Amino acid sequence: MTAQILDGKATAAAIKSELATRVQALKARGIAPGLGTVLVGDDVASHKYVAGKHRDCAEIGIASIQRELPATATQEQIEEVVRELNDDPDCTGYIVQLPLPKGIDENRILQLMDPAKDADGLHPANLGKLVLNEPAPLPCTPYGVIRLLRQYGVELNGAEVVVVGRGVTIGRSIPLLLTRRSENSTVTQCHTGTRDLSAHLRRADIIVAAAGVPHLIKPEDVKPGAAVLDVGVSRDEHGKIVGDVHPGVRDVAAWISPNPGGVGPMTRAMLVANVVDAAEAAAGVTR
Ligand SMILES: Nc1nc(=O)c2c([nH]1)NC[C@@H]1CN(c3ccc(C(=O)N[C@@H](CCC(=O)O)C(=O)O)cc3)C=[N+]21
Repeated sequence: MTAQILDGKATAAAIKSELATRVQALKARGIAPGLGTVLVGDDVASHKYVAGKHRDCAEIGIASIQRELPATATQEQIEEVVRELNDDPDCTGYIVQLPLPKGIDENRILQLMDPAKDADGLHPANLGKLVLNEPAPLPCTPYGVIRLLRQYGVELNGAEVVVVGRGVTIGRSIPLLLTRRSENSTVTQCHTGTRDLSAHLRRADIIVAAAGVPHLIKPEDVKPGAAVLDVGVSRDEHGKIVGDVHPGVRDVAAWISPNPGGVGPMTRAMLVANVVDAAEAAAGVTR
């Protein structure tokens, strides 16, 4: 079997084209959504990701506000920029690109954000709402994974999903989405403390690999017919992306998300979706 590709690039393009129509409708009513980004330091990958987010904004017709600080920026300086964006009426949603340089208290920064402008869905109040089943902006990568699976008709209801990784942006938050009644999956969360990862992987209908360990998921650990989502981003010595999924998994799985071209573009599409959703909600648009 050769796996069908879960094409995140194409799916994201379709989502963005629908968002562009909704932005036109908002603009006709005098409402202009704007996405802010806060980027600290000179990490090459972070700069690339943020540039992609601004390209997406241009594509769907929303304004973008870029704030950059040097790697030497202090906690206070970053917090000042966050306060400015909270108060800026042109900025209807924003993100603070993670990770922040060593010594900066990320959680304190996230807590300072106006939760109504949290485009990443990572503010503690919004993560809390997710636990409480209240409407909230959804974390972009988990949301992107679910939209991608739905696009290709992968059954979530009753599925055995194994998530590998416990980072905040995906590992810890995706089980909250997958176990909602609307998804209704059964989730096992694995991490570096898991005793027998292979045993869990072999039972999975869906694997979400977000460990950041190159080629961690091997073909012999994948059940034939499973769906495998490659969320991990490592880089080889040439700076090329290496995912968490071994290329041989293509011969075993029924669906596989490429990396790049899979979950990355979906994450960005969900970010702009959160901004448009929030602008519509603020304007009282019902969908
Ligand atoms: N506050 C915050 N929010 C984030 O959403 C966030 C973050 N911090 N920190 C880092 C991670 C990583 N991330 C990616 C987004 C897009 C691609 C993406 O579009 N990748 C392209 C390839 C890009 C390339 O070639 O480097 C692809 O997969 O096709 C990748 C990774 C968002 N993150």
